[in-house]
Amino acid sequence: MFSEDQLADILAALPDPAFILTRSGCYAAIFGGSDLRYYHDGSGLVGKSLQDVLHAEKAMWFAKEIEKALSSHQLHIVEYGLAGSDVKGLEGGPSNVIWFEGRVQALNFQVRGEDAVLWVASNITERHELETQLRSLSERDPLTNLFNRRKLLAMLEDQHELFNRYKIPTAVFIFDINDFKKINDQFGHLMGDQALQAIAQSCIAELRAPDMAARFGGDEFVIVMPHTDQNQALSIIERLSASIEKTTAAIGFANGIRISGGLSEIFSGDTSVDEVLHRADEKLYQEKEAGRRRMSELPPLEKT
Ligand SMILES: Nc1nc2c(ncn2[C@@H]2O[C@H](COP(=O)(O)OP(=O)(O)OP(=O)(O)O)[C@@H](O)[C@H]2O)c(=O)[nH]1
Repeated sequence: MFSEDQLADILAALPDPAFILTRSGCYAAIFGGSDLRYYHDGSGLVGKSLQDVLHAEKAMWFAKEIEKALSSHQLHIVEYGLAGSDVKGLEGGPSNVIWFEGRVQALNFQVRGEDAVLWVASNITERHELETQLRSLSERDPLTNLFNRRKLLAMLEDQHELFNRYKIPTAVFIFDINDFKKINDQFGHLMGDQALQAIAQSCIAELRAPDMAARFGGDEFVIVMPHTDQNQALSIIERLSASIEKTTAAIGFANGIRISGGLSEIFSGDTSVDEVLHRADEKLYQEKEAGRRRMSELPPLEKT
C-alpha cells in the first residue's frame, strides 16, 4: 500500500522518537521525534553507544532495561528522568529533569548482528509535574509542608507491617504546643501560624532521613522514627524540643515555645496503628496533666 519512501516519511512523522537500541547499547537507528516542542533532533546519536552519550550510572540503567525487554519479549514500560548531569557534555547545562515514559519492545530480528529493541520515548514532564503537585497536595499539610494526617497513617501502616514481618522497632512521638491558644490570643493568628512553621522547620532540621514528621491537626504533630526504640528516641526528642525553643525564640517568642509529648513504640500485640497512637496520646495527656499540676502548685502571684 505504501512505497518504501512513504513508509520512511510516515516513520519520520511520528511525534515521539523511536530508537532502535541493540543489546550492547548501540543506537542503531532513530525514527520520528517530529514534535519539536519536546524533542531535539536525535539523528546525531546513530552509531554511538549509550556509554558514549550517557554517564555510567544512567547508561547502565538503560542497558538493564533493554535486557529486561529482551528477556521478557513483552512490552516493557519504564519511567525515567534525564538531567543535564546524566548526559556527557551537558553537565553544566540546565539542571531541570526531563521525564520520559519509555515503551520498550524486543524485535524479532537482529540489528547489526545483535538482539535489539524498539524504545519509544514520550516526554511526560508536564504530566509528571502535575502528578508530583497532586501527590504533594494530597500528602502534605499546606501550612507547614509536613506530611498530613492521611499520609502519616498510611506510613504508619507500612511500618506496622514491617514490624510484623521483620520486628523493626519503630518509635512514635506525639507532641503539641503548650498553651497555643494563649499564643494565638496574645500574638495573633498569623504569629501562631509562623510558630507552626518554625516548629516544622525544626522537625526537618533535627530528624534523620528515615524519620517522618507530620502535622496531625491543629497544634498536634507526630514523629515516626523507624529503626528506633523508645530509649533511643529520647535523645532525638530532647534535641527536637531544644531546637523548637530556639527557632521559635528566633522569630520573636521570648524564651521559645515549649512542647509536651508522649512517646511509644510499635509492640508485638498491636493489632492496628491506632493502638500505638493511642498509647502515645495517653502519655501526652499525662504529661499535660503533670504540667498543669506543676503550674497550680506554684505560689500565687503576689499583688504589688
Ligand atoms: N494560628 C493557628 N492556630 C491554630 C491552627 N490550628 C489550630 N489552631 C489553634 O490552636 C489552639 C489549640 O488550642 P488547645 O487545643 O486548647 O491547646 P492549647 O491552648 O495548646 O492548650 P494545651 O494543649 O492544654 O497546652 C486553638 O486555639 C486553635 O484555634 C492553625 O493552623 N494556625
